[in-house]
Amino acid sequence: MTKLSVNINKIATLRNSRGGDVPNVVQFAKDVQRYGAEGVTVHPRPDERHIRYQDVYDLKPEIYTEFNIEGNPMPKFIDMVLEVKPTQVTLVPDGEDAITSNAGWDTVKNKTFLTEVISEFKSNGIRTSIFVDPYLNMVEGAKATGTDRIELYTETYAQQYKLGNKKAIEPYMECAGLANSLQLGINAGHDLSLENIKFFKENITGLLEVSIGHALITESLYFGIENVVQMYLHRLQ
Ligand SMILES: CC(=O)[C@@H](O)[C@H](O)COP(=O)(O)O
Ligand SMILES: NCC(=O)COP(=O)(O)O
Repeated sequence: MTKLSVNINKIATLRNSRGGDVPNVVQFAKDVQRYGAEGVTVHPRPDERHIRYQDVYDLKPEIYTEFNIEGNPMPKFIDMVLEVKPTQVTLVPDGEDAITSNAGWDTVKNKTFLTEVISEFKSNGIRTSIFVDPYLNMVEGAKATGTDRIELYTETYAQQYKLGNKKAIEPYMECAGLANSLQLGINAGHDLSLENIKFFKENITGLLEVSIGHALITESLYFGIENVVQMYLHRLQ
């Protein structure tokens, strides 16, 4: 079964644009869970351009599905995650000025650092995931860090799918096969959408979770959030 985790960064973007508390991030998280989402994802960035650290604390008591916090494991981020203790932490190597996530970890070069960080989160009962490009050596490197899961970075798949190139799924299939053989859990995310999610799900064996935000929120402007959550759940069956 593949769980749908709704990334609510964009709700915070909309809220911050007017300086008030509308839309309310916590209420939105409660609503998407009620509509059937099996998790809520947030990515508090160092500049707090959308999700703020306070949002993470406010959300924690209201999330009864799975709470996934994504981010670059800088000291402030690590301290917050250890305090909040979400279901899962997803380590993403974003630069502070990145407009969005744009690369996975070099799990080989960063093995020592990632191993230490993974160990600290796991010893605090937090499931760990590492954001990786669909490269076999990066999956192998992730396994060596002791992480529970990887998150396959799906931007390239999404871009190529839009161009009609379905062969773009192949590296992801190969990485999934390797991850399954290594007993490494498989998550996926970035630019997944109603258009491309079904083909991805059908071809990735052992896909445990997809975290989707930008497209899902955009699609909800046209179809409504409750309908869109249900549309994703149907495609993920
Ligand atoms: C890691 C990833 O691909 C996304 O979860 C990322 O959180 C999107 O960040 P923005 O919402 O800031 O674009
Ligand atoms: N980890 C991916 C995520 O949480 C959402 O990415 P996107 O759907 O906003 O591109």
